[in-house]
Amino acid sequence: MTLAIEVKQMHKRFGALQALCGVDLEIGTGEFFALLGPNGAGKTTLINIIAGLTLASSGSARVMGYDVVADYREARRMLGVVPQELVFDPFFTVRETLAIQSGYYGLKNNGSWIEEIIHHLDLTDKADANMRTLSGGMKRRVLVAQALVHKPPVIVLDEPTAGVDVELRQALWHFIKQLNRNGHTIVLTTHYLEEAEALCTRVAMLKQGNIVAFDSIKNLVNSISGCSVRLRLSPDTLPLPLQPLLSSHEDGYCILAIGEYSQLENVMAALRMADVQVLEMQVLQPDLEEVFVKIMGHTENPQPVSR
Ligand SMILES: Nc1ncnc2c1ncn2[C@@H]1O[C@H](COP(=O)(O)OP(=O)(O)OP(=O)(O)O)[C@@H](O)[C@H]1O
Repeated sequence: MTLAIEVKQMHKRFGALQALCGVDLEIGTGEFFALLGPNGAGKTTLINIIAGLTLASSGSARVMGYDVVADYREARRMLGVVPQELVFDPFFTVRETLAIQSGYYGLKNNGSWIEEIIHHLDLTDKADANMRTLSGGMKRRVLVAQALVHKPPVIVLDEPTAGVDVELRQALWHFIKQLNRNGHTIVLTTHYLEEAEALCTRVAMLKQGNIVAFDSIKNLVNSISGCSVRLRLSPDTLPLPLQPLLSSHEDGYCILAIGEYSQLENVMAALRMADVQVLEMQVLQPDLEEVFVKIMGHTENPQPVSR
């Protein structure tokens, strides 16, 4: 089976800085995949190498089977990248910008697809406006549109929702989910982990140029055992038998690690026994954010995971 993206032993050095330290990555066609990591982990560097914008120090990358260096044109045609930074020619309108972008790929008569993208990204009212007159959020919509003009099978979005409003976020995800349902492979980098959790099936986490986690979100979340319960008590004193469960006590809330739901009954019984009243209670499920914090915190000297 052809992989959408295949990266092998990718190293990238910027002077003394090792930005990527032997990254291996395989993303199947049709996946909705998240590439996560803290600032400076190497996500954009990896994306730029895949897009043929940066040369790797060593290693190889393929998009839909095409090598990003040896088969540059084919690889580039298979890929649409929505970059993190807003860079535009301010003198063209939205529609002209998209027509010019189509021209780069040698596409003529691309008008109906351009109109469809404009419609889906809710750019109709701005289609004839000059790029320089658009707000930041609108410019981001055009960036997404530009990445899609040549209907690439693989779409990479580098923090597409950084600083955009809720409405655009929802419109964008609606459209991207539809593209994924139609068979496009989606690779997403984001710092909004709940967004990655809601949209993606598998995830790779990068830290200091190493992949430190690579699995389905389900498996990663399941690897964190048990849930917690957040309680506001009156009086604000945890009975002695419950002290071993206490994981934090801040701002008048106790957080207890309860492992399983069945433990809740014991917690309530102990509180009743001690005549402590529950003013508020919230059960906290482990989520991707918890996994992320745990993995990033536990890998001061990251060791690559095997895939
Ligand atoms: N052109 C460059 N020259 C020198 N160093 C660079 C260059 N591009 C990136 N770096 C460095 O490489 C490392 C990885 O940067 P990169 O932009 O890939 O991280 P990132 O994971 O995308 O971060 P963010 O979440 O902040 O976008 C950083 O330490 C960065 O400073």
